Amino acid sequence: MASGKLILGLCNVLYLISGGRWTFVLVTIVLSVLYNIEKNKIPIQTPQESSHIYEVDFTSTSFTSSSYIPTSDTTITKRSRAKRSPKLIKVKKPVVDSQPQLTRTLVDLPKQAQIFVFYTTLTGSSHRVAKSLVTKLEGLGLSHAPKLLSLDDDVDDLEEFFLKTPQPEDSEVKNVYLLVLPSYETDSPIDYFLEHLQDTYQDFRVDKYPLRSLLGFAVLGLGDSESWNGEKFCYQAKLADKWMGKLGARRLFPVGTVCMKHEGESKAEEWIDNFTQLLVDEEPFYVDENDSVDDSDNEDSDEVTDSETLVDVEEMGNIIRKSGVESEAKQMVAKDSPTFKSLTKQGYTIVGSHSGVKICRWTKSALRGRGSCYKFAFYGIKSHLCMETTPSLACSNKCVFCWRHGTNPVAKSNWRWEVDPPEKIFNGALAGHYSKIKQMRGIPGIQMDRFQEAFQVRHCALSLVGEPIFYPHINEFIGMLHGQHISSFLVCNAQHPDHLAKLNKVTQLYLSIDAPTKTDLKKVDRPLNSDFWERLMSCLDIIRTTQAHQRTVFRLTLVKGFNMGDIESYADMVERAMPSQIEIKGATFCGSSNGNGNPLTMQNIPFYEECKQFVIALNEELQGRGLDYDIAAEHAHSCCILMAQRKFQINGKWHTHIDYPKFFQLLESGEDFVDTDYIKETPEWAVWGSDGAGFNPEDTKYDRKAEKLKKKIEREEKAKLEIEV
Ligand SMILES: Cc1cc2nc3c(=O)[nH]c(=O)nc-3n(C[C@H](O)[C@H](O)[C@H](O)COP(=O)(O)O)c2cc1C
Ligand code: SF4
Repeated sequence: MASGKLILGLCNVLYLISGGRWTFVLVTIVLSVLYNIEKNKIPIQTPQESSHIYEVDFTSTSFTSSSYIPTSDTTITKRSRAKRSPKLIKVKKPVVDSQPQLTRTLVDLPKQAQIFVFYTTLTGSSHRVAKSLVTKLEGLGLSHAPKLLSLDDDVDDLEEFFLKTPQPEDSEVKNVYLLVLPSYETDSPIDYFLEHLQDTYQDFRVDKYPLRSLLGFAVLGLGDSESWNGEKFCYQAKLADKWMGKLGARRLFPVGTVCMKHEGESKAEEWIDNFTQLLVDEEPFYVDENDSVDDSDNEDSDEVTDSETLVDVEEMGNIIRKSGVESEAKQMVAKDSPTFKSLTKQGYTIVGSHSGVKICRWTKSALRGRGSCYKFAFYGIKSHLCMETTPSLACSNKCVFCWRHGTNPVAKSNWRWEVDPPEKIFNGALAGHYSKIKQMRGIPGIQMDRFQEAFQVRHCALSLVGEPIFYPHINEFIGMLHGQHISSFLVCNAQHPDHLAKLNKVTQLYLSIDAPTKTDLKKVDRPLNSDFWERLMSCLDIIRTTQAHQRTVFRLTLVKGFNMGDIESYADMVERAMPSQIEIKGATFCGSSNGNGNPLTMQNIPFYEECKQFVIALNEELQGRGLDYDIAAEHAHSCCILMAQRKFQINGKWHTHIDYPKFFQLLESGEDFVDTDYIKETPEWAVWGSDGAGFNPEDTKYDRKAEKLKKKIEREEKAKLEIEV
């Protein structure tokens, strides 16, 4: 009787605490246990007696129940998180009652190894050491020549090497990875690489030990033990070594740590000599097929993959903020970092730790009365009133036409740096911009009235470098611009649909469309996200739906040999998103391919005539599909042409210019409004096919370059005729 009441009471308690979810199962278990106790079928164990819970190695891939013995050393730990969370049963590593049967494989390394030497560098020493390693390996007469690859420039998708691994044609051949890595306390591309290894390890969707297929790996770290001694010395090489091991790769050689300040390259050579000796050593080299998983430290052994413990990403952000971990994040561009030096050398003013501002050449040109950029012709923006800035110097692409390879901070989709408040960026950007304007007062030809006007910025081009939409407080920042009646042109790379969907009203919203197909986009943008195409497609849909109220623009940057074919696929994208306008611009040449990872040469820069032909073909394709677009304006000097929906043509006149006061009036009214609610007529000289080809006649008289431009157009007309003949 007493036990019957006890059973009922327990059932009630269980029902209440479980919310009914597991009631059926639990009640059944409790009932049967209590029943069996009553019947004395199961003895209740005292702590001294041995437990029937078995030790289980959750990481083992060769689990056989017979090889495990019971243990009494099992502890049950309650998790401290509030809410319902599963109990964690901590167990010791398995005690195996017999020696494991290891498969030992004799490997002829010189014949069977395909060696990849990966490196990343900011100031060049890792590249030098990696080259020297390759030279040494080449001298060994290996059957397969070693391959030298920069993780930043040659490896577009880390997953291809550090998740899938390349498949050699000969099945006897296996890959060996050698990594030459410097360490940087400041943010650098190595962080991104390490993050990838760690993410892969923690990604429950992929094989936990994907690098098991490698024959082996070794890491050589370069650092500076004088300034970064102790744990910080070569810490990123050590981390790479750790994560490679955890991903299942076999360590062929201990991680090398070389102080480049004191020991220099001779110590690196010593490591290289020792390592290469191993490859040609007469001693047989054994690979233990079963001994591939590095669980040398147990900091990750508390992994719980139960879905109840998974935390929503946003919630995670809150947890991190609350726990203060965010303050431990690195600065994106710290003052002592090579990226900071590189950017400031090129005229950027770094604002806070992740934003930048720069005076563009058109602002200088306009101050001297020598003409504004194409945005004056298309939208009425005076270049001397325009500030070019970005609140995020980091990006999730490595576009071929970007000059910053090697030093640019990168991240896939999560912001992993310290965050500056929007006021700091806003005030800092204006201060930086005005300071640069002031410095121009002595330049011959500066017009006094324009110089004075320039201290009242009216437009902000959020497009400098990096990805502005990535900044977590982008909406607040835009609000500050609008508060001062500064219009906002925001360019995003179509890789962050979540951020795009949440974006507030801007004056003009751009989506970079860098290629028409998945394969081409991969070649041109070299995106970090493997689902880059799906991201782009989502962005197109957002432009058509959630952000349809915005004045939207597709920006196409044409690069010969990369993205100038397949007009139909471009038209598919236009049809999917139906942007208000389409800007087509020939790429500009920004440096040689030497050193900065930019593979473009002058051969890839299209002539204006080629851009025109592209636009005419696209226009025909769109109109052929019944889409209401036409060619509206041009700016030959910038090699730029504007297409627009025909709703911007009123009484036969194009209205691609923006009525800025009207925009702010509508914004402040709080009412809903759309792209055509704040338009103005396009001036005659900017309209497609006009004599000026987008050059303001008022500026022409000051502009020596107008003559050059005229000649350029004449030359191209001549070239066109020759092509046609
Ligand atoms: C801003 C900065 C931060 C650095 N941080 C570290 C560090 O945390 N640990 C370390 O061992 N070396 C550090 N170093 C030293 C570099 O790792 C070392 O100079 C290395 O040789 C650079 O390689 P690289 O020329 O291939 O970029 C740092 C150097 C700089 C300039
Ligand atoms: S829109 Fe761009 S190119 Fe034109 S003035 Fe502004 S920053 Fe310079």
